Amino acid sequence: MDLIENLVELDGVEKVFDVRRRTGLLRREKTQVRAVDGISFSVPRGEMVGYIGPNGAGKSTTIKMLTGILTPSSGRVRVAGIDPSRERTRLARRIGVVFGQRTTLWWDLPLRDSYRLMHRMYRIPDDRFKVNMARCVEQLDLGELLDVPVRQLSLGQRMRGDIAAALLHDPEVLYLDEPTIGLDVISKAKVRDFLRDLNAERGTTVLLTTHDLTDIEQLCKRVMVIDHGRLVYDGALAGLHEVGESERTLVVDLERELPPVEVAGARVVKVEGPRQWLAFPASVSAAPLVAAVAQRYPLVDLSVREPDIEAVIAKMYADRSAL
Ligand SMILES: Nc1ncnc2c1ncn2[C@@H]1O[C@H](COP(=O)(O)OP(=O)(O)OP(=O)(O)O)[C@@H](O)[C@H]1O
Repeated sequence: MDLIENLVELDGVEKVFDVRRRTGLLRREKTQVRAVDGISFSVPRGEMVGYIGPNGAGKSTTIKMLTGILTPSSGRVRVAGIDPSRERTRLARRIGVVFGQRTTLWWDLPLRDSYRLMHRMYRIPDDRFKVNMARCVEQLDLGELLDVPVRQLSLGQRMRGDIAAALLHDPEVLYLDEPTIGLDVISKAKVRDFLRDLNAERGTTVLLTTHDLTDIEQLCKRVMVIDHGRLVYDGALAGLHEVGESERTLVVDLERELPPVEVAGARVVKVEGPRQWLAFPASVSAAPLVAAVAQRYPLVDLSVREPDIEAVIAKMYADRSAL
């Protein structure tokens, strides 16, 4: 039994790319892009962590260093105790990778044949292969798809096929890069349920990159936010609201159309007939505000809306770039 507690460890990791930019008809200038700029974090065995950030933040570069595709410019990376860029093949047996935008399956082959090839490539023991295949086929609903060439599968079907392919060799760590991108609501729910069960039953450690914050809300207690190559947040999803200084909304239905409500601690952000939307800081209680509105206005109904996590993150980014 392996006793390594942190399955994924990064310490002061940087990745700098040399790029040549065209600056004139014949002139090119050499510049550097600091895609990852001194990142440190660790993920204990069995955790499911969200790794999010805006486009170009450095998420894919991080994942590529964790798989050994890219070598860090400086710093230290360890996955299951292995230095990924030095021992990429040995590491490949212990990790699974799913890139939502790319498939690891053979385009012209039926799913079943892709899985057979992986069985051989990873030298998966026959009994493990059988058990894992049966489990994936059942839980990811692949039964009817096994004999269909990959090119004929829908995006959602292909994604389920890819997730199965990444798990046939019992990886301890699974990296998922946009696993629900472009999927319909039902396929998304299937993928999320499967990942939740995988983590609960097998204790598979999962690092999840996504633009769909519902993925994070439903699957990850911990979330890391990367921006301009730096880790700007690492903690509970709920805590992001505080960092982003987000607002909640009190929606009030008045008896009739009235000018914007005036109460201390809130401001009207929208009016539609007798309905008004009042924004107030998420960190304060709604009760005094509700009392103040009820006392001074003819109130019919009200509700409080929680901040949209997407808006919180957008605000966080905006605040940072204003610094
Ligand atoms: N091979 C490369 N050569 C030069 N620059 C690169 C290379 N790969 C990535 N970059 C740059 O590094 C930065 C981080 O890119 P990365 O793909 O890691 O971001 P990301 O967070 O995954 O973005 P997205 O959400 O759009 O996939 C970007 O500025 C990108 O242009």
